[in-house]
Amino acid sequence: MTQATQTDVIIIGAGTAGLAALKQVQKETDNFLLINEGEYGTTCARVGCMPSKLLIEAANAYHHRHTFAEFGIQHADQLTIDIAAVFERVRHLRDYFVSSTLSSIRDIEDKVITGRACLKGPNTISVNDQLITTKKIIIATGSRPIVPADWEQIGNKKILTTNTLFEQKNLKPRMAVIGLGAIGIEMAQALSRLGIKVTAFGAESLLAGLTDKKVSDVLKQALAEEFDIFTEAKADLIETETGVKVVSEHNEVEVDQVLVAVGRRPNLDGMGLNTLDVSLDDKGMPEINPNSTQVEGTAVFIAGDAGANKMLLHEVADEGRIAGHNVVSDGINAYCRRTPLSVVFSEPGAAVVGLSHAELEEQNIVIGEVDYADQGRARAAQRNKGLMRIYLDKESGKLLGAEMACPAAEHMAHTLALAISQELTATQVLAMPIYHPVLEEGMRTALRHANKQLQASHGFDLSRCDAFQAEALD
Ligand SMILES: Cc1cc2nc3c(=O)[nH]c(=O)nc-3n(C[C@H](O)[C@H](O)[C@H](O)COP(=O)(O)OP(=O)(O)OC[C@H]3O[C@@H](n4cnc5c(N)ncnc54)[C@H](O)[C@@H]3O)c2cc1C
Ligand SMILES: NC(=O)c1ccc[n+]([C@@H]2O[C@H](COP(=O)([O-])OP(=O)(O)OC[C@H]3O[C@@H](n4cnc5c(N)ncnc54)[C@H](O)[C@@H]3O)[C@@H](O)[C@H]2O)c1
Repeated sequence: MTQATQTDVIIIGAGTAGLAALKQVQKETDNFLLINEGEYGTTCARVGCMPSKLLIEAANAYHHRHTFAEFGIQHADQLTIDIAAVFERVRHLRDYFVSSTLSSIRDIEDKVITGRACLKGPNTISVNDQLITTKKIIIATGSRPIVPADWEQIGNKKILTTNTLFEQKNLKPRMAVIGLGAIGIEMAQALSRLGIKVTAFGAESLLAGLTDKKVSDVLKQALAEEFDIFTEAKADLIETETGVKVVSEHNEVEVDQVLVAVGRRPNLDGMGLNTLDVSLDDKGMPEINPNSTQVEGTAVFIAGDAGANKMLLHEVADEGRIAGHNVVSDGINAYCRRTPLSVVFSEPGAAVVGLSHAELEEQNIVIGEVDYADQGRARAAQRNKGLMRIYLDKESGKLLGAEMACPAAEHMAHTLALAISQELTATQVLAMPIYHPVLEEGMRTALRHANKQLQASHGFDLSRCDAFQAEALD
């Protein structure tokens, strides 16, 4: 171990959280170091949000040929897909997104260390046999896919995760997807739409992070039209000569490859958190203040997936900024977190905004809903599948939350997030113009349905003008 050097701030991890922190730190000091192990380019751009969305776009484009005949477009059955070319495009654009994340560290190469860092005490870290002391530390080391040890032994030709999926040159014809959270749902549908025979297993009854069973069931029904999907089916894997047998309590299937999407684990093992004078829970996690990202009472801040709060890009970036701001401030600042919002990019899309159904179960709410089966614009586009449920406070009529599995969920969830963050009532949201014919007309139906159930009357969307004034016409 070489002699300790001294710096003001060390950021461990050059992912989205670490780079967001870096931007804040750079505004105040040059006396920092950024340490990263392994590949640069962020999980989001390399193996996460971006390549997954690239695959989904290709899969959806090909899948929509099934709507062509009804539109009057002929010979859709003659279209074919070149999986190798699909993955080629995924990697090509992925590389472009990765390169754009590298620009932020290009100018600070003398402050970047490549290596695995770990804590050696409250203000000391070690990396590449070097000890560095520092005033403040940000741990932004991300997370990695969970793969049970006996599944891992089957080998990476048959067992894939999102770390390896996008590197495939081609895919085998039969694939199982294990886990029906965001990753499992997005990838199972995309792989199925690319022409792979997919069988998907989820241990729980609910899908895609939804907590409202009515909404989740509608999503399940829509997905079941495309591939085999088993819920309440905790799966185990047994290797066979030709592939892998997937076994759950009531189902069994043999496949060529398995995509494991059973969750992600924070990269905090071996990080040396036990050298801090704080208690750790049974998963080895310290208590992290979500508003400051500080490990209470220490000079250590944990941001992004590493903190296992919400593994969502906008939350991760916020945490990086909060941590970055705090390590260069005199005191510790606590910041409000944004209205919760999560979106799963399936068709129909799934979203939870504000408080979830599960969080509101005990509260005094009314629920307004709309079924998209008969919604005008959705029918025109052959996208008429889905359900939106909006939760209002029964007394005030304020929007508290919503869950949906419906067309354009990603957009409607944003509109509702704005309304919730502004503490608007359904009547106030209904005062905005809603064009015709648009998918938002469905959202309006759900809001009106909720309003009708309120104790106080909120019957009419239009506000009354003041007394008629002639100058208004001039
Ligand atoms: C397939 C997939 C799809 C996703 N899609 C979406 C989406 O559509 N929308 C959304 O909001 N979110 C999505 N996410 C989640 C989002 O990508 C992550 O929440 C986010 O990328 C995490 O960023 P981070 O900075 O915490 O970690 P990372 O970007 O993983 O950065 C951590 C860095 O720390 C390094 N590191 C680890 N240990 C050490 C160590 N000991 N010393 C030094 N360096 C270390 C790592 O190598 C890495 O470079 C998706 C995730 C996946 C996997
Ligand atoms: N669109 C998005 O925003 C997006 C997309 C992808 C990933 N992500 C983020 O990445 C994180 C990880 O996603 P994820 O889907 O891997 O994790 P997850 O924890 O959300 O879901 C994993 C699921 O696997 C199930 N499971 C565990 N063991 C099982 C078994 N043996 N058999 C069957 N099911 C089993 C669990 O019950 C759970 O429902 C999420 O927190 C999510 O926020 C977000």
